[in-house]
Amino acid sequence: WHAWMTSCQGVTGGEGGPSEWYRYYPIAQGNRQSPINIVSGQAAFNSSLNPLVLSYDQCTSVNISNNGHSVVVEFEDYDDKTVISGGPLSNSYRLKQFHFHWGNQHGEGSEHTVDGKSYPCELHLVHWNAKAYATFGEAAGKPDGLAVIGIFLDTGGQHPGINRLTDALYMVKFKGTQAQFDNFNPKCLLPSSLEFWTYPGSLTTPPLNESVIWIVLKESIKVSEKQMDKFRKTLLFSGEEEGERMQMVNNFRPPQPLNGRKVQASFK
Ligand SMILES: NS(=O)(=O)c1cc(F)ccc1F
Ligand SMILES: [Zn+2]
Repeated sequence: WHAWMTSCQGVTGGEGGPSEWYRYYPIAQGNRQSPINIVSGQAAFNSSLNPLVLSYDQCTSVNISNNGHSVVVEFEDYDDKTVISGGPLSNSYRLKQFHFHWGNQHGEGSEHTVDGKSYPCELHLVHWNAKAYATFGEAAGKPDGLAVIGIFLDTGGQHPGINRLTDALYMVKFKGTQAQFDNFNPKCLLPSSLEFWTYPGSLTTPPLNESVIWIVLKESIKVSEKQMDKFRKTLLFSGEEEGERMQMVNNFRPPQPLNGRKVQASFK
């Protein structure tokens, strides 16, 4: 994340926002950028895709932080305690962190869209190919280096699993703050079905590396409007010392050109 990005980088089109990233990161106009609009009718069912397997039982979160662009929960990733495998992946990928993207009201917030529909929020579970590469940073520069699971959050009943997270947001209100946050297992944030779409893409924020195998779950999880409002009203783009307080909302990149990529579906 770079100082030149003003705190309103989350505002599409605003100075320093997604529409300007190409100036410093020409890859922003590359041919495998993310997110995308998923056209469900054009996704190709691939029966040879294996079921997605999340081995999150030894899961240990370590901290929660506000990096000025999202709220991030990090994990110990020095061994294969928390990995995913199967799906489109050729080996296991290790969980590094998860974070969210959301809007300031109901009709927007997710990065991926499905048949043009946006969700109020999208959760990203970020994993790296520790079988092939020595560090997350190295993997982030390789075409098969990262695997990110995207999960849509929609509004509905209260989600019991996310309460511990929304209750911790006050500790990381300001950019650059971090707090201890252990024993949170994101398995509680999964929908009942692990059916997914998958396609080759990129990081959705600078440096926008084209190193992500995207796995987007078809089924959303339901959280209450009150829980969504905790993200919108608690977190700030700005640091404690900054005069003006900018609410952290609309920290999503809009869909990017598909450029001939094929989206595969694990389901009919
Ligand atoms: N939104 S993302 O999952 O593509 C992402 C993950 C990272 F670890 C770093 C930057 C990113 F943009
Ligand atoms: Zn993300």
